[in-house]
Amino acid sequence: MPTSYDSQHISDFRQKSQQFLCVRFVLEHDVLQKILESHKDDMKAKTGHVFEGKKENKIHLSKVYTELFITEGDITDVYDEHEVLKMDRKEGNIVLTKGIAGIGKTFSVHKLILDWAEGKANQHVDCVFLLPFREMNLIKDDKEISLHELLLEFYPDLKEVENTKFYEEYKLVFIFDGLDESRLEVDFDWKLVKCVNARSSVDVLFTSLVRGKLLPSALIWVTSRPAAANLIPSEYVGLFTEVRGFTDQQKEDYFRKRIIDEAQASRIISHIRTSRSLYIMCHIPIFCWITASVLQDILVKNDEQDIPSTLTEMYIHFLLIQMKMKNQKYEKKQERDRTKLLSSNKGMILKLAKLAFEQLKEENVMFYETDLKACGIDESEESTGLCTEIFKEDSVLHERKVYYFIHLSVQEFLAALHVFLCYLKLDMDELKFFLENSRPNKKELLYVLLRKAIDKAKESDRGHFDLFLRFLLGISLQSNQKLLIGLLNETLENKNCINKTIQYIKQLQNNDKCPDKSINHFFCILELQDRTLYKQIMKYLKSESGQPKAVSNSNCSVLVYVLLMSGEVLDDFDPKMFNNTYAGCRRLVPAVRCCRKALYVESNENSFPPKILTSCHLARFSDCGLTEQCCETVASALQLEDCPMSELDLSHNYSIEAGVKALSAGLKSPHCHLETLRSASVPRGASGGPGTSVPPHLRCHLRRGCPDFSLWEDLPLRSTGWGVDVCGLSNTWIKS
Ligand SMILES: Nc1ncnc2c1ncn2[C@@H]1O[C@H](COP(=O)(O)OP(=O)(O)OP(=O)(O)O)[C@@H](O)[C@H]1O
Repeated sequence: MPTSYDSQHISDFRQKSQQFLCVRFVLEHDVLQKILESHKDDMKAKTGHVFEGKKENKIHLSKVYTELFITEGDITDVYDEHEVLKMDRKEGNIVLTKGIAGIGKTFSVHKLILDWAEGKANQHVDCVFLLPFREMNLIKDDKEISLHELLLEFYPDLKEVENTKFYEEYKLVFIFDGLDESRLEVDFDWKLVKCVNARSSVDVLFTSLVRGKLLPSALIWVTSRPAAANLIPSEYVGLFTEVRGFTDQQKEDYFRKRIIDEAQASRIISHIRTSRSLYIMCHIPIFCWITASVLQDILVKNDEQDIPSTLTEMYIHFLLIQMKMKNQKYEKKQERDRTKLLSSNKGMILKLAKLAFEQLKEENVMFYETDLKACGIDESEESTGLCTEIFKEDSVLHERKVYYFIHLSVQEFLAALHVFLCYLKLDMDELKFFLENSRPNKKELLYVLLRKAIDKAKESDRGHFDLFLRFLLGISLQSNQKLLIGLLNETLENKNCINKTIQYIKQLQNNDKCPDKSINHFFCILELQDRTLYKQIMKYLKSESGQPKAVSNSNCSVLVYVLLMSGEVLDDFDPKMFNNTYAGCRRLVPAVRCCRKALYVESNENSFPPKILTSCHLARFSDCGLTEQCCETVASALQLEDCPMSELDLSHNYSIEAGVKALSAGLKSPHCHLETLRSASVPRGASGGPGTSVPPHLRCHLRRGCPDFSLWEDLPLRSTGWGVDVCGLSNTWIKS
């Protein structure tokens, strides 16, 4: 039995230790709050300013940031950047955002962090860490490091969080930007660490976080170009999103925001509207930035006849602007003559172009000093000459300097220039990469080279030659070669070769299996200044809705692309009017979301592309061979704010049985204004359409000649206030 002295002693001790813990807790809390405040300031400084092109061009993010169009998965839902962090993390749940080069992934990451740091959004989060892969690469491969130590490399002020409850009790967000740039070996079957102080390689720390084994309650956001996005197995991803760039309205907002002179902004916008490929390309923000720089320069000089209308022309002008700035800065010369500018910088451009191609072949976006030397560029040249204008130099972790072109598209442009120059010099060794064993004669060489480059780009699932190809085709045009005189000595008259190349692409385009390739081929044709396909697509879109149009499967993808990026809306959307095959209809499903844009469209007679119809009320998906995935796309369109769709026909699509759950989520949405839903699972004919078979239970119903109501009776529709109204070959559900 304890004595009274003992129990008094114990109770005093308890009281004191509780007081001590309390004091410690308060002190710890105060210390952590201070650290978090200073971390927020640090993050504001890191993300508040953007450097576009050069370090000197520092500008506040809010001055240029324009809203982006972000969707869930492959065009299935629209997401606001801030919603990314609303998700509650279940085991292994991360957000993975993909988007092509220059589409605005890093910008959206910075915007989200800035809004958080300024107290405007996501205030349930205590601390956000930005860990760009580009900078993580600078940590030596063989270095064993703990997560805490890794964070200290980026945020040294966090030293004092060690031995506190910071990692366990605070809501943390880790943003890993640019997975595609990672030189880490990301292997998800490899080792794991579970503790913030356990040392391991950086890739193991990353995979452990993604798998939810390390800091399971933290939120993880990873961004990547599409090609590298599948490095993360989908089972670890809770939410896929895609940055799709600017819609038409957002493009205009961008130029009006960035160009303060309103009259100049209007001139630039109206010029872009008149050029098809420029207008479409401007959904990519980096391209808007290059366009704004080039057109401002041209308009200041009043050289309107010089205004570029294709991607290649734009990049040639951009190169000229870079030369001019370099001359002004380092040589204090005001050289305006294009030919003289190019010829005086020829040596350097050629070396950079070689570097660009060598690294593109290896799929590298970052290079070290040794890579520069291998192309004859030495450091002194780099620090006093042209490279500083084209390269960014990074030495964040003070271990190694890395270089990269100000944007991948600039690298792709220079790489294409290199290949074209090799063709002019008949440097067959350099061209072997494309030509392999073929040995065409001189007359046929350019056509064979272009054809092989087209094939190479088509074969690459990762699409890393797509833009390069567009530049190579562009530079092959005589009109563009004229702009490059000074670098080139003469131009080539090659109409025949260009026509053959256009035919070759069109022929491939007819059989494209993948929507991305169809779209790239469409752009290639535009880059060669052939507008026939574009005109045809616009004709389909403008023609009367009740008329069948026989659009090929590939062109269905192009049509949806043009439609979505234009912000146009359809009144009565019937995919079968465009293409009567299941495969074609499926490619058209994403067009349902055009309804969303009814809100944004203002009627303007002169707008480009021309306005088509006013709003989408009726979507006819009867007998389109819809899959479960298509249902999800339709369902999420129904959840979009102010979706005006009032009638939806999904009858005769037996495979949507599997998508019924997804669909009901759309129908339950407070934004869904649907009044009539036509359903029933009777497919086209007994065969059920190409390459499909009718499920046994449906076959039985078909024989009896009546639809299978049981499938739809099970729908959780009744609970959402829907009831079957008409019984016939298709059920009609009416919102009660
Ligand atoms: N929302 C935006 N508002 C204004 N400008 C933008 C926006 N998003 C991107 N930009 C412009 O495009 C450029 C490239 O954007 P960003 O670096 O975010 O692209 P990214 O998708 O991360 O590309 P990459 O995959 O090549 O790293 C920016 O430097 C900026 O000029």
